[in-house]
Amino acid sequence: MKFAVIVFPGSNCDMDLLTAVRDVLGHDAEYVDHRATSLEGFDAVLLPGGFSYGDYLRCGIIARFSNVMSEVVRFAQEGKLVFGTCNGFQILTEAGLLPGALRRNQSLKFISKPQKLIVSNANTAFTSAYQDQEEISLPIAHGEGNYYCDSETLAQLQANHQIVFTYKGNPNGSVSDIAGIINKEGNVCGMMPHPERAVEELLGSRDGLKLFQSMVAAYEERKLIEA
Ligand SMILES: NC(=O)CC[C@H](N)C(=O)O
Repeated sequence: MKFAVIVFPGSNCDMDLLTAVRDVLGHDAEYVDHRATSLEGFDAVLLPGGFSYGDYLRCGIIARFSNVMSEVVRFAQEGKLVFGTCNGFQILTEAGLLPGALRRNQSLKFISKPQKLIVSNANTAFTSAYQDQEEISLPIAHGEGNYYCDSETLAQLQANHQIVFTYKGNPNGSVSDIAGIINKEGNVCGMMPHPERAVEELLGSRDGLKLFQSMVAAYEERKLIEA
């Protein structure tokens, strides 16, 4: 399986993502520049955390207009796997690939700490290696992680089981403790916590590894079905 790690000006978790899927998980991965016009040959796309375009205007809003994002939208529409963490999640909501928006943390402060989460749906392409309702710990590091959506959208997210991770002890004011969601089709996922920073004991937690293992399992299952 070959992962694309998109690099925007100001990304700072691109290396963490590449290391997680290539060196720890043992799959192919390559950086793809934000000016790229093709995702040919890739099986999954990863959007990293960071401060794309210095977080000017609003986190993710400028990156959303990069050349490569038209390709990411097309890739997602083909049903292929797209995952965004932190700034990557913000870019996915700005691009309209995921519903809702990320606002300033309720405290108006940047928060960086290990955070307990609950896997609220383990029946997805991004969470199948977890147990349902499993408690995990992943680092968070954001200033705008306060997930917001209107009540109609929230009802849809709940009805379609699109809420995949929730906070245990809400750190930022997110609606319904939401830390991560998937789209209705189930192939695009975004979350504020950083699974790529929790893939080895040395990092303090290995709880993030199962997310990437789930993506590999989903990809292999799809390949089998298509064969
Ligand atoms: N670590 C990150 O990706 C941070 C995202 C964004 N710059 C924020 O502060 O909310």
